[in-house]
Amino acid sequence: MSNTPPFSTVRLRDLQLTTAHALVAQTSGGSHTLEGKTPTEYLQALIDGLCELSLRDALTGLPNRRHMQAVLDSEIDRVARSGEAALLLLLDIDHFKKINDSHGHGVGDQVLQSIAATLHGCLRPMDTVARWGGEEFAIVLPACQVAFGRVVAERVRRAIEATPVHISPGLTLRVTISIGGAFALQWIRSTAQLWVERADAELYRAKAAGRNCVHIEEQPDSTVSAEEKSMLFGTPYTPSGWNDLPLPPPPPAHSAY
Ligand SMILES: Nc1nc2c(ncn2[C@@H]2O[C@H](COP(=O)(O)OP(=O)(O)OP(=O)(O)O)[C@@H](O)[C@H]2O)c(=O)[nH]1
Repeated sequence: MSNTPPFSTVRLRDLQLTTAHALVAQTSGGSHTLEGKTPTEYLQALIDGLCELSLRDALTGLPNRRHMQAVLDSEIDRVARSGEAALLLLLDIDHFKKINDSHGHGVGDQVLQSIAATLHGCLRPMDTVARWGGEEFAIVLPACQVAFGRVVAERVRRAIEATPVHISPGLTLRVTISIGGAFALQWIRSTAQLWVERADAELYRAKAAGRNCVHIEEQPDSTVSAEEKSMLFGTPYTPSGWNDLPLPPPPPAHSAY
């Protein structure tokens, strides 16, 4: 019977630097030089590296779904507070199974990498593009005016359509994507999950409409009066401005005292 202790995962939050240092030294037979760093620096770099890895998709190098989930949570919060527009796009490669079936999984992987690079290249630095899973990608565009949502999504769709994927000297593939999009609801507390569901419903419509097209949800009327905004965020509302606190009543002109 083996004496090996049962496998247990390490919770990064509970990792003590001294314990981790001992483990690193033990694993390397005590000969590890720590690359000129102190044990604390070395382990901090190691932990940073692990955290970075846990947020990236290994195949495409893009942020992964876990990373995107955090972006969605913070963005929906920002939109609810600021009333600024933000667009979520969900993208799905059309007939991707056929590519895998006809050319093999390795070629399918190359297509995913090529699409990731094209997407990365056609967005602003403030936008986040992630591999959402399988043959799906997600893009969050903060500060994207409603009037420009469709234009941006169309630009992304056309960039993919116009970029041939060179697999080998004798094989070049052309791929298309379908895109569904939804804006975060302004001045309304909602959840990232509902936001994703709304974009996903539009993606479904794009597929049903024949693929290689864009469907963006009509903006629901979420017009909120200034007074309602002040009730939502607890900021006293005055007609002259957000931060003008109501003045106290003036003292009586001729006080009896
Ligand atoms: N090569 C490769 N294929 C993947 C990966 N993840 C998911 N897939 C494949 O993606 C394909 C998705 O197929 P479907 O869901 O039928 O979608 P589709 O063929 O793109 O059809 P539509 O979306 O309806 O246009 C399946 O064949 C999966 O095996 C991956 O990481 N690499």
